[in-house]
Amino acid sequence: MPSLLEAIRKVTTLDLDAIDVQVATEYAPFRDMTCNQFIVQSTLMMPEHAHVLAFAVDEALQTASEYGVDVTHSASLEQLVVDIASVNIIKEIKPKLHPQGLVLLQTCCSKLGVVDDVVAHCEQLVNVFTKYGISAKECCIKVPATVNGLKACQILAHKGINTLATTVFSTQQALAAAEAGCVAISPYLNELDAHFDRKFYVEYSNPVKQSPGVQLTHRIQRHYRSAGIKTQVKAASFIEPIDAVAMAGVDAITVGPTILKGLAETQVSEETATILSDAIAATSAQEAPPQQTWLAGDATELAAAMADPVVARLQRRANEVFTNAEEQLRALAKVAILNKKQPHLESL
Ligand SMILES: O=C(CO)[C@@H](O)[C@H](O)[C@H](O)[C@H](O)COP(=O)(O)O
Repeated sequence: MPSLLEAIRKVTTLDLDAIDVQVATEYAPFRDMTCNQFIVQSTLMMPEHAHVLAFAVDEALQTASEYGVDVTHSASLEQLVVDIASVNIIKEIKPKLHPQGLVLLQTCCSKLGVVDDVVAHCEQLVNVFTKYGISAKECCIKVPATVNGLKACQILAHKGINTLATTVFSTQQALAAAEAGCVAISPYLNELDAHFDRKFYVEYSNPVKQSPGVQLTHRIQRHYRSAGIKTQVKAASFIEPIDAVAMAGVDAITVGPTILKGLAETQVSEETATILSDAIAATSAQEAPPQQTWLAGDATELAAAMADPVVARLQRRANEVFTNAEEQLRALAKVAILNKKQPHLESL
């Protein structure tokens, strides 16, 4: 019997949801690498990356003007430090990916109130990538799939910047992302809180038949395939290996180290073989999407769809959680900046 990892790889592209060269090597091959602010933070805390924030502070102070960043505006400087540090840990992993693989980094939820602010930060991220040897073609910016986030993606697509619409909780967001020209989307199988509190995770005997997140992702995949939409589905937010099994047949899944280990160490059983074949059938059936535009006329159709109470709650919570994570990263940058300016205080 093959392992679950081998069985999934036959029908779905595997991406790495981690910035970890060792994991990338152990469970190779991967096409893309994804991350979010939590993954960046835990990677920066690893002893082998202890020097990265200090390096990023030096770089940010020397090159801020190239990005139009005012070094006297502390939040902007801290964010630039975070961006430079993120890119410099990510660039280590690029050679481990498929030659055409993308590296994906998430923009700030705190920018989502103003479309131009999202656009400006995504452009800053691409400029930082380019500065450290990763071209605009090789990177992709993850943008939360809010109304403003998707409007920003549309503008960025016209500027030749790759975007992935993340935290997708509805078909309308997925269709709007395709309209915006996103290269990919990440439907979230589980809500954000399930990653921190087990009581938010629901176990199903067959998620393909029972899980709303799994069924939503399958429906989006059917819509995309039936309508010939090029945007890729990159399913995310897995808590247990079974979540990945239920995604067999979607374009791609992004998987973190613990779930990769679980998938590699578990052989396909009678029960999981059923889930695998149900998932493949559910993703390959035809289901045309509604003939509708979502972003036209100031995206009023999308805004109305996202007012659905369940979608609105999941999206709001995702934005809160990622905003907190983003603030924690800037706080780390702030300490690194202070240490640089006042090294005599470092040992206190
Ligand atoms: O959205 C993507 C990929 O596009 C993922 O990186 C996504 O953020 C993650 O799968 C989930 O948020 C889970 O991340 P974590 O809690 O395991 O750090």
